[in-house]
Amino acid sequence: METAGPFAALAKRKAEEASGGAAPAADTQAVPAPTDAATTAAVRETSSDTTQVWGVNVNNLDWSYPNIDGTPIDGQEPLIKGMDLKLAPGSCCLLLGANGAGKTTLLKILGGKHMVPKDKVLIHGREAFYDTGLTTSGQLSYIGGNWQRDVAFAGYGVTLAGDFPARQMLDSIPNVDPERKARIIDVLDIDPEWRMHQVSDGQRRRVQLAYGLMIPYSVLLLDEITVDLDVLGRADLMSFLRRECEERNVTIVYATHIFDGLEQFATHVAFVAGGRLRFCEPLDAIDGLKSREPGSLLDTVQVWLRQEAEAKRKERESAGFVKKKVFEYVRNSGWGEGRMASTVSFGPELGQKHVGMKGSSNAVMRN
Ligand SMILES: Nc1ncnc2c1ncn2[C@@H]1O[C@H](COP(=O)(O)OP(=O)(O)OP(=O)(O)O)[C@@H](O)[C@H]1O
Repeated sequence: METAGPFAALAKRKAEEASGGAAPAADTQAVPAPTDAATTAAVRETSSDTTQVWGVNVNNLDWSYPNIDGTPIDGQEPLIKGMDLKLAPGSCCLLLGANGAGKTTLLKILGGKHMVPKDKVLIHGREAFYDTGLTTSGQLSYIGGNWQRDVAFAGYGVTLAGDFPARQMLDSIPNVDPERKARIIDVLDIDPEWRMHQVSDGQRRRVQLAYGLMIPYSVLLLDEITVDLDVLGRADLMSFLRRECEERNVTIVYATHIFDGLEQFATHVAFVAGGRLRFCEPLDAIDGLKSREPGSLLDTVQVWLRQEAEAKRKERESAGFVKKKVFEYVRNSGWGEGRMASTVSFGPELGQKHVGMKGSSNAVMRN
């Protein structure tokens, strides 16, 4: 068990408050270690009402990416470990953590894009993966990554482009409230006549966002969607989203590394490290953030990340673990995220030089 980390401070304060003891002085620069007890305490507080229908409800979830042939990897520790996350409708939660912490993976799980055991991930009480009506109705909306599509003979994940206007994309969504549509187009400052093969990255992002926001969802999952937006575009979008939480009781989970102006945006902060939820707390309960001063999020999260990195380094050192920088070139069998299909075949039988390799053209490096 780690001995230092961002969540223990919160847990300690809660424990002391609960026992009537004095709360420790606010000190965001000295963030102690995360512990399972800390995580559990944070969750227990928010989940005490069992009759509550949570906007987002993750119950003790363990999850891993499968092997390259789609099967579980023997003996591998789960990527997502003992995850409990409960957010009431109307919560606007920032999902924070280092690169590789598991934010995108968690968002995709919440978005029903990865299969999980039943009852482990519920959106408004409905199964995120099994209840496809959640996404087809638009009640659950996931916006993340670059806008891509799979094009036969061109490959997977081709940037969405084409000689058609943005209007055509937006008009293709059925049963849209015209007022909401006009408002979103206005907030995102979209010219409906933009040709989708001539737009800039930021303009394409705006159309992507408008597309994802058009149906009045009740849960919105956002994965670093403001990277390409200019400052004004980002600020307007953030106030639109905040109003969505306040006026329509929408639950938002937003993973980002860009913190400008988010102090006023969030109701909750969830911090993930190494696939574990270190805490999910109301922003107003976090020392260093409750002032909501501009820049406080960046300062505080930087401390958390440095302490996580340090704890990780110490853990590696104490385990005597030295990562070998040796790579072996392999080709996968065609399994790709969200699909089971072979692409173009490679292998000696086709005359390629990678003797002994068979399967698809989907080459990966493994160590
Ligand atoms: N398709 C995949 N197959 C196997 N492992 C994956 C896959 N996608 C991500 N991972 C691994 O899962 C871990 C978590 O990745 P994830 O993308 O969820 O992190 P993240 O917190 O979103 O990071 P970032 O801030 O860089 O976007 C990483 O160690 C990554 O290598």
